[in-house]
Amino acid sequence: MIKVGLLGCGNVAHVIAKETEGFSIKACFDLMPRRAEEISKLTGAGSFSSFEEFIKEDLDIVVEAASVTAVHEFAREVLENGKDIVILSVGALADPGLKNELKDTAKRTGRKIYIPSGAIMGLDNLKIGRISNISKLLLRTTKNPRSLGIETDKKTMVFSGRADECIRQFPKNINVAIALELATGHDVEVELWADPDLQRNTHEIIVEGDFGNFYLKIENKPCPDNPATSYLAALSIITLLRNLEEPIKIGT
Ligand SMILES: NC(=O)C1=CN([C@@H]2O[C@H](COP(=O)(O)OP(=O)(O)OC[C@H]3O[C@@H](n4cnc5c(N)ncnc54)[C@H](OP(=O)(O)O)[C@@H]3O)[C@@H](O)[C@H]2O)C=CC1
Ligand SMILES: O=C([O-])CC(=O)C(=O)O
Repeated sequence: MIKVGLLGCGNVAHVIAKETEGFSIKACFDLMPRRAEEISKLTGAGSFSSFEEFIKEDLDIVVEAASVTAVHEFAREVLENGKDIVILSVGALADPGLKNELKDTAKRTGRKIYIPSGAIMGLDNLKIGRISNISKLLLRTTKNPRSLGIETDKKTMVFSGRADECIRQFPKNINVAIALELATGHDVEVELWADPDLQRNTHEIIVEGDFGNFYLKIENKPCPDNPATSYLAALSIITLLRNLEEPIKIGT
């Protein structure tokens, strides 16, 4: 059975820890020891507040569900220590230097970097953007202002522009934009809206290209402990882990 390490023991990690059919959580690490201990109680995994100790454990794959900063700090070391990695805080890869460094390290060490679909759907077939022209790629994300850490009493556009600039300003809220860029190989135009009347994290994806047109709207239920994060993001990682050993691979 696949041996998993959890890097970051917050909201997503807690959802994963309750659904471990098909894999086994062996170690968990968080800067806050209490959070790692909670996961340890749920799963029997070893709990660590030192990354150096955590990464010495016998693990096949590390799931990063921590922060963009944590990817900068630890992702390369995960690969260097002979483990694959799932990166949920994919906004970190908006930095081309880090992206190339991780890609080179994975190639050299023979490890894999997995980017889950996270809080959106449709990422699989958008990879056709690498072989066929895409002329428009827009992500419109709308969240309750409390998810964005701002206050407003009316629907307000808080950002319009490039995905890499948006993730710099909202590192906990717009990772999906960078996942779209990595999948398609194209820049994403981002609109970020705050709407006090909205309780679900809503992502609209609008694509035009040689294949035709595509429009997707997803209305995600937020996780109970972190309204900025959609429950779907945690489900997406559980699905990825369960599918790793499946002989039939579904989706492009
Ligand atoms: N790609 C996608 O579609 C999505 C991506 N995300 C991203 O996934 C990540 C996890 O989300 P979620 O579980 O809700 O976040 P939480 O804030 O609930 O949990 C993250 C945990 O990781 C800890 N942490 C943060 N930085 C570090 C670090 N450098 N080293 C060790 N521990 C660290 C946090 O501690 P502390 O609180 O002290 O910082 C916290 O305990 C976030 O970055 C989020 O933005 C979320 C949803 C969708
Ligand atoms: O969970 C979501 O809806 C999206 C999110 O936070 C992100 O992309 O960072």
